[in-house]
Amino acid sequence: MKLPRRFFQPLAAGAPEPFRELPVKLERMIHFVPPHNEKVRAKVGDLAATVDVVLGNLEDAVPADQKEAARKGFIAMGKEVDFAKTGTGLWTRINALNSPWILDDLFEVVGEIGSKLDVIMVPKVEGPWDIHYIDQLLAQLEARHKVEKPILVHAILETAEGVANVDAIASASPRMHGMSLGPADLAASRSMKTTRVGGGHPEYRVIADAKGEEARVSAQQDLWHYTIAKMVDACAANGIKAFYGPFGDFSDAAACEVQFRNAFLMGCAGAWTLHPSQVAIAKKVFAPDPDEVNFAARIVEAMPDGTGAVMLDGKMQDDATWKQAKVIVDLARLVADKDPELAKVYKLP
Ligand SMILES: CC(C)(COP(=O)(O)OP(=O)(O)OC[C@H]1O[C@@H](n2cnc3c(N)ncnc32)[C@H](O)[C@@H]1OP(=O)(O)O)[C@@H](O)C(=O)NCCC(=O)NCCSC(=O)C[C@](C)(O)C(=O)O
Ligand SMILES: [Mg+2]
Repeated sequence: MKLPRRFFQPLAAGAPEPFRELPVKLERMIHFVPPHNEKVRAKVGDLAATVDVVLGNLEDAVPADQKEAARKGFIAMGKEVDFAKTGTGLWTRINALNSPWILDDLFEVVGEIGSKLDVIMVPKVEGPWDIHYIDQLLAQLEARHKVEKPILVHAILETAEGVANVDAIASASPRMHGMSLGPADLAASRSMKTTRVGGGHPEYRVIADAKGEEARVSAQQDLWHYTIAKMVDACAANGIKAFYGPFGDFSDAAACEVQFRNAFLMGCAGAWTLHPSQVAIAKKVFAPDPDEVNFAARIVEAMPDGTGAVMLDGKMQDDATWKQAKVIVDLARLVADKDPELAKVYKLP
C-alpha cells in the first residue's frame, strides 16, 4: 500500500496535481453516443445543451470493425463541440484493459483532446490493480500532452470479482470519480438467468403464505438491490459518486423510471441514458421532489446551526435529519442553477 502522504502526489513529472475533492457537478444522466454513427454525431452539438454529460462510447455496442471509426468520431466530436459553453461533461468509455484497442484509445484520445476530457469510464474493472494501471498511464499521457486538469476515472462494476473488490476499487486513486452498475456483463459473470439490460425479472419474486383457498399475493423483487447498496456504500465512504447504469428496454419508460428512482433514493447521483427518450426520465428522477425540497428547507431554517431537536408538522427533527435535509437542499440548489423552471418551483432562499 502506498504511504498516505504520497496518495495525492502526481504519478508522473509534469502531470497535474490530483483533485483533493471531486469537482461539484450535476450529473443526472451520462448520455451514451455511438461516435461511429455519423448521423447521431452530427446532432451532438444540439444534444449537448440538453444533457449533463455526453459520453462517446468506444467499447461494447461498437462493432469490432468500427472501433477505429468510433475513436476518430469521438475525437472529431470533442474538437467540434464546445461542451464547456453549456457546462456539459465530456466523457468516453474506453475498451477493456485486455482488449487490442485500449492503448490506441488512451494514446489517441488523450493526445488529441485530453484537455477537453473530464472523465474516462473503464469497463470490467476487477480490482484496484486495474485502476492503478490506468492511473499511471494517464499521468504519463497528461504530462506528455501538457493536460492541466486531471482526467478522472469512472469504473463500471460489471464482474463478480469487481463486486467482491468494490471498496478497494473506490479507494484506489484520487482520480476516482465514481462507479456505475453494469447489469448485463455482471449478470453473465454471475451466471444470473436474465437476458435483460438492467431492471427486474418477472420470475424473481416473493409470495405470501398459503391461506386456504385465498389467492396468494406475490410481488416482483429487485434483482439489483444488493449490488447497488454495496456500490453506494463503497462510493459514499470514499467521497465518490454512484450511478445506476443502463436500462435497456427503451419501450418501457415506466419500468426505467422506477429503477432510476430506486437508485436515486438509495444514494445514486444519476443513470445512463442510451436513447434520447430516456433523458427526460433521468431529469425527472434525479432532481429532488419539490415538496421534499420545501420540507428540507424548513428543517434547515428551523435549525440554523444544525444542532438540537425541533418539531415540524408533528415530526421530530435533530442533527441527523438536518444532515438529510442538507443533502436534498444542496442537490436542489445544483439542479436549480441549471434548470430555471425547477428553480421557480423550489423557491429556495
Ligand atoms: C440502440 C440504438 C442503436 C437504437 O438506435 P435507433 O436509431 O435504432 O433508435 P430510434 O428509436 O429509431 O432512434 C430515434 C432517433 O434518436 C436517435 N438516437 C438513438 N439513440 C441515440 C443516442 N444514444 N444519442 C443520440 N441520438 C440517438 C436516432 O438516430 C434517431 O434519430 P432520427 O429521428 O433523427 O433518425 C441507439 O439508441 C444507440 O446506439 N444507443 C446507445 C447504445 C449503447 O451505447 N449501448 C452500450 C451501453 S449499455 C452497455 O454497454 C451494458 C453494460 C453497462 O456494459 C453492461 O451492463 O454490461
Ligand atoms: Mg458491459
